[in-house]
Amino acid sequence: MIQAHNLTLMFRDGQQELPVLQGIHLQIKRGEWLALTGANGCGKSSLIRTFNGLVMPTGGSLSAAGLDLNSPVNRKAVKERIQLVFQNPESQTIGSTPSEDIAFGLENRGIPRIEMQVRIDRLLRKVGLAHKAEDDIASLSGGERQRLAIASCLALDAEMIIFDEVTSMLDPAGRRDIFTLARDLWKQGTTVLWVTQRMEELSESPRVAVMEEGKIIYDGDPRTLFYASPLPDKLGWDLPPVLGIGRLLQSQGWAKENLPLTESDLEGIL
Ligand SMILES: Nc1ncnc2c1ncn2[C@@H]1O[C@H](COP(=O)(O)OP(=O)(O)OP(=O)(O)O)[C@@H](O)[C@H]1O
Repeated sequence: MIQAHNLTLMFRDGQQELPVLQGIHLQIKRGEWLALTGANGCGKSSLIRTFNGLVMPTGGSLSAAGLDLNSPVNRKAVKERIQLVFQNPESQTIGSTPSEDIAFGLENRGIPRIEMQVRIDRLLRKVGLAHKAEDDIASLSGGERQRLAIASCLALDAEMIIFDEVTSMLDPAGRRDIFTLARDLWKQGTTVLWVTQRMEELSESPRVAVMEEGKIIYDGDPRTLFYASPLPDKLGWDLPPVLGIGRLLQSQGWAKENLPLTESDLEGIL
C-alpha cells in the first residue's frame, strides 16, 4: 500500500532549509495495521501528509496505493484512496448534518441519488451514529465528530485510513470507542496507519514504528520494543501499569514471550 524509499522532506524556515524527513524507508502492506509514534515535532504529520499526496517529498521515492507519488498527476487519485482523519475533525466536515456530510462524499463518487439514502444509513449505522443522522453537526461531541469523519472516509471508499492522533482530545471511553471502531475496520480489510503518543495503543498494535528527528528509529513488534529495546527508557516514555507489571515480572526472570502487553494478557496471567 505504501512504499517509501529514502524519503526526504525539507521545509524552508526563513533563510534556512529545515530537514523534516531524513531518509525514511517504510513499507506498509495492504491490510496491515501500523502504529506510528514519536515526540512532538519529530515529523509524523509531515510523513503521513506525504503518504496521501498532501505534501510532495523533496527526495527519495514514494508510491501509495500502487501509484507513484513522485509524479504530481497521481496526487488526486491517491488522496481519494488514502484518507486522513485528524485530531480535530471539525475542519473535515462540509454538511450541516451527518447525513448531508456523507452525501457530499457519495455525490463526489457519482453514486446515484436513489442509492444514496441506503448507503448513508448503512455508513452511519457502522460508526454508531444512525440516531444522530439529522442532528446539527455543531451539536456532536468530539468522539461523534471523529466517527462522522471515519464514515465520510468510508463513503469515499478509502483503501487506507490514516488516523492522526485522533484519540488525544477524547475521554477514556471515547478513546476506546474510536480505537475499537478503527480495529473493526482493519479486521474488515481497511489498511490502517494509527498515529499516537499513547503507549497502550502501541502495545495493542501488531507493528509499531518510532520516529525521532525525521528518521524511523524502530520498526517492529511491540513486545520487542517494550521488553527488549532501550528506547522506552531512552525516550522517557511513561509506561502504563500493564507494562510496569510486565517489567517487574521480567526482572523476576519471566521470558519475554510470556510478558503482558494488554490488560487482557494481564487478566490471563492473574
Ligand atoms: N509547513 C511547514 N513549514 C515549515 N516547517 C514546518 C511545516 N510543517 C511542519 N514544519 C516543521 O517540521 C517539523 C515536524 O513537524 P510535524 O508536524 O511533522 O511533527 P509531528 O511529529 O507531527 O509533531 P506533533 O506531534 O506536534 O504534531 C517541526 O519542526 C515543524 O515545525
